[in-house]
Amino acid sequence: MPPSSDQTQSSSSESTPATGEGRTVLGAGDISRALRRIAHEILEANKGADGLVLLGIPSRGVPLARRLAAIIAEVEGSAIPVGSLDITMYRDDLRRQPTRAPMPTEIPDSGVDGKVVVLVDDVLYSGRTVRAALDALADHGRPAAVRLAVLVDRGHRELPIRADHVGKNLPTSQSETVRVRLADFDDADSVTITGGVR
Ligand SMILES: O=P(O)(O)OC[C@H]1O[C@H](OP(=O)(O)OP(=O)(O)O)[C@H](O)[C@@H]1O
Ligand SMILES: O=c1cc[nH]c(=O)[nH]1
Repeated sequence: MPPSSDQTQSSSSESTPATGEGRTVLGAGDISRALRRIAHEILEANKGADGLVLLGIPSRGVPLARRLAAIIAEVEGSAIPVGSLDITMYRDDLRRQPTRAPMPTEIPDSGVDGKVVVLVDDVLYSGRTVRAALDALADHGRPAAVRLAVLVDRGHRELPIRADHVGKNLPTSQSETVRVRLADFDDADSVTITGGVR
């Protein structure tokens, strides 16, 4: 995948000190601005919205994909197809993990054949979720291209996978946990880091 372009720097205007729920590294405003930038990057890379399909990876990739689609629609003046792609049955650690219930896959009526599919997720870490998503996607057709947009890239890749669009590169230690909260699921939008010593 091509290299990511400009990304939010690690110091944030909304950063707050550590709390019982961890250190806040992105607040609601930061997330909103990052998504707006990513939406513009997607449009620029695709030279417009033609042929774009956004697929969020459950859980939190789905509302992020919808938010990106809404921004793109606002900028371009027309709706773009958005859906979800569950990866549960495509994970390479299915036998090692507790059973997880599959979540909905909703492929827009336009399908993915010949489209530029942008996979959207909240966190990119080992890359195994994205690998599974590529397998899941192949069961639905053959896109012209597949891109990856993530809100946070926390490093520690185990596979040769790189995001095209990154909200924030967040250097972490492996003992830390990055938690993305979105108002769609949680009380509000935030990204926090808990645990570990860096
Ligand atoms: O790059 P990876 O190592 O695969 O990690 C990233 C994935 O981990 C989290 O999902 P999780 O499996 O915790 O499920 P969730 O989306 O329901 O939180 C996150 O939402 C990403 O999808
Ligand atoms: O810290 C992590 C690692 C994987 N996925 C997350 O959402 N957070």
